[in-house]
Amino acid sequence: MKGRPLVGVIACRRQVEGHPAHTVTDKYLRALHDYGLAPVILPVWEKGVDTSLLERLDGLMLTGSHTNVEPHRYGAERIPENTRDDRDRDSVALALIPAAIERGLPLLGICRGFQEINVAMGGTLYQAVQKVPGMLDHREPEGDKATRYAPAHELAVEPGGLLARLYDQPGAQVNSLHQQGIERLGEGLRVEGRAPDGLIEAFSVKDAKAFALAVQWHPEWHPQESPINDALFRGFAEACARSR
Ligand SMILES: N[C@@H](CCC(=O)NCCCC(=O)O)C(=O)O
Repeated sequence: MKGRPLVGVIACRRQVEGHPAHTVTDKYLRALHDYGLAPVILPVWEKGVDTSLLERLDGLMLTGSHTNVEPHRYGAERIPENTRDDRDRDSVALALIPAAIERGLPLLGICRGFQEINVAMGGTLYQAVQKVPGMLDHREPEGDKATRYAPAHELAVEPGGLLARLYDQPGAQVNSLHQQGIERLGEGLRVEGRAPDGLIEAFSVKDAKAFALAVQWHPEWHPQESPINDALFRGFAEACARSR
């Protein structure tokens, strides 16, 4: 019996009780489990990553994080509002992304993971969307977790794309916990959804060999309670099962 498809989940580099650690918050892992997948945490070491490990996976998830892709990765100068880095995570993510796409490994990017894929494909980021004239403030609200991950704005689903095939409605309400956002979309990416201010909040990889979708919001927060997030995880899980 084969068991569940194995999905690599990139970690964040943290200090836990004074020790270097590789962490993933439970909601990402639980969402994968609840959709029939087996998560495997991928450490992020300064020495980088051997991308051949992707041959042993059936999918790859790039999680969110309060840290940001370092601005030099997309040719920008850091602004004062951009204060939290995770360069080990940057190194590993930016190595795994092109290798996963080339290999046709099902790929799901969430929030920071969405931004990482954009940068890996040559795109750029706003470091503080709220400072861009005409744009909304997309930052995490104050309050308990239910408040922070509550729906925050409408998402307009672009017709004719992967997200529209997964979720057959023109829009949805999504949460918003990010200060950064897409300034210039990377090469070979297709817009799949936008916020009311026009900010790109979902994209897919054009002509991808398998499922390759990334979103700015957090679908892993109680996905079964939101039709668009349920559809997204079902699609990813089905793609991982086919990838075996
Ligand atoms: N730091 C980036 C990305 C925001 C992000 O991933 N937030 C995650 C919050 C914690 C979690 O739910 O994992 C930005 O600010 O744009």
